[in-house]
Amino acid sequence: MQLGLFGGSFNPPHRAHWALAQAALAQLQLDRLIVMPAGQPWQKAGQGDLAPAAHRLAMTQLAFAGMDRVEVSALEIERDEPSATATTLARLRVGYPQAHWTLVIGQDQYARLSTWRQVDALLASCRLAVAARAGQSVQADPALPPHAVTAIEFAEDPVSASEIRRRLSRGEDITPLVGPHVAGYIAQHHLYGA
Ligand SMILES: Nc1ncnc2c1ncn2[C@@H]1O[C@H](COP(=O)(O)OP(=O)(O)OP(=O)(O)O)[C@@H](O)[C@H]1O
Ligand SMILES: O=C(O)c1ccc[n+]([C@@H]2O[C@H](COP(=O)([O-])O)[C@@H](O)[C@H]2O)c1
Repeated sequence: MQLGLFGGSFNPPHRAHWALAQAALAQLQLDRLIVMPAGQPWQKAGQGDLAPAAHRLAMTQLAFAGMDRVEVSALEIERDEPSATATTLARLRVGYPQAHWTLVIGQDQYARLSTWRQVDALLASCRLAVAARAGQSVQADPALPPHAVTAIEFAEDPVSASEIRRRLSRGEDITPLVGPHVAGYIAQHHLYGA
């Protein structure tokens, strides 16, 4: 079985997350893609505008609702600890001991992968699939040991969650960037100053 893991703060989830998941499913022969909202994204600690985990989980479920072969997991959100992908993958592997795993990430995270926790263990337990991100072509972090990597063909989209939060704080409509369901959720719960 081929399984994918796609993690993010999803603060909020947006159209590039959705497109990246679709591209990964189409190109990587995955039986299933597990979408994992980060419980405590430790590298973003102190950022200040991180919505509560329960809201990010709810928005992620709305964003990926109806996407075939996708499962949104609450595994990281249910643990009261800083989220580390190596630990998450080790826990997931217990449930799927025979599966081959692919970690799906954007170039901004690939460029700094050596800063992640237990990166050697992570690289030993999965292959990487990386999407270019607005102006950044797929290029390895030079500090990483040799590893298996596949480039995901992806129509670059400069959208980011931080830009969406900025727009919301200025009272702008973000529906085209997140879709009507997530936009409605943000408005209903007055997230990000909306
Ligand atoms: N526009 C994009 N193009 C390609 N990959 C993306 C894009 N936006 C996010 N990703 C990837 O999706 C994953 C989750 O991203 P995340 O939830 O941090 O969103 P973000 O838009 O990068 O957020 P922020 O702007 O708050 O840093 C990461 O691997 C990131 O590289
Ligand atoms: O494992 C780590 O140490 C680690 C460090 C930084 C980011 N990550 C993961 O990378 C994914 C994207 O993170 P972010 O901060 O760009 O939203 C998300 O699943 C994070 O948990 C993981």
